[in-house]
Amino acid sequence: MSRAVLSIGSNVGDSLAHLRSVVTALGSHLVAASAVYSTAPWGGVEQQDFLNAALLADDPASSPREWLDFARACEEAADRVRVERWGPRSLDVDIVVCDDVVSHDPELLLPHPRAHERAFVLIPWLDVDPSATLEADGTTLALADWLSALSEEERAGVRRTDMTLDTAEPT
Ligand SMILES: Nc1ncnc2c1ncn2[C@@H]1O[C@H](COP(=O)(O)OP(=O)(O)OP(=O)(O)O)[C@@H](O)[C@H]1O
Ligand SMILES: Nc1nc2c(c(=O)[nH]1)N=C(CO)CN2
Repeated sequence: MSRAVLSIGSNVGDSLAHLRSVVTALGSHLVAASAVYSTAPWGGVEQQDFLNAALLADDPASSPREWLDFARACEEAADRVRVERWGPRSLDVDIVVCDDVVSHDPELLLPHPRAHERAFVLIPWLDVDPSATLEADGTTLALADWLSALSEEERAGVRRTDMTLDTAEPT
């Protein structure tokens, strides 16, 4: 079995449609989708707020590498252009974790090395897997504990919206 947590984000174009395109591409491999969050930009680049969400996906046939290929294909389908690190993008799909795989390959670092620093990853992830733990810098903590380690400002920058990733709903 290969179960992955995907963090998806967008702040260019029709962001909700970009996030929903990943749900559509996953099809029956989607196990759970978080709420959609409006999030203050993380990383120091001045830009528009993002929409972010997390997806739990399952595909017995997919290796971690294949999840990365899937992520890139989704980004390309959304016409993503890489301009600036941590800058604006139509669609970002990150593999946060894949089973218990640990990877030091720079092409695919697992768990994602910055997940524990990002309220926009941790809060949606809690929606789809409340009992998950995450290892970072040699420490394993529950997601809620990683979240408590972030500043109040970081947490408050992630606001739940009424939007849904349900592709049957109108946008
Ligand atoms: N767990 C991972 N999920 C997605 N991409 C990864 C992962 N680990 C390493 N990468 C690599 O990171 C590279 C840069 O990805 P990307 O342009 O999405 O970075 P970014 O979104 O600007 O920053 P960040 O990686 O901090 O989210 C990709 O080419 C990809 O191969
Ligand atoms: N709030 C938020 N900030 C970001 C995001 C994102 O998805 N959400 N993605 C980034 C690129 O890695 C950089 N900054």
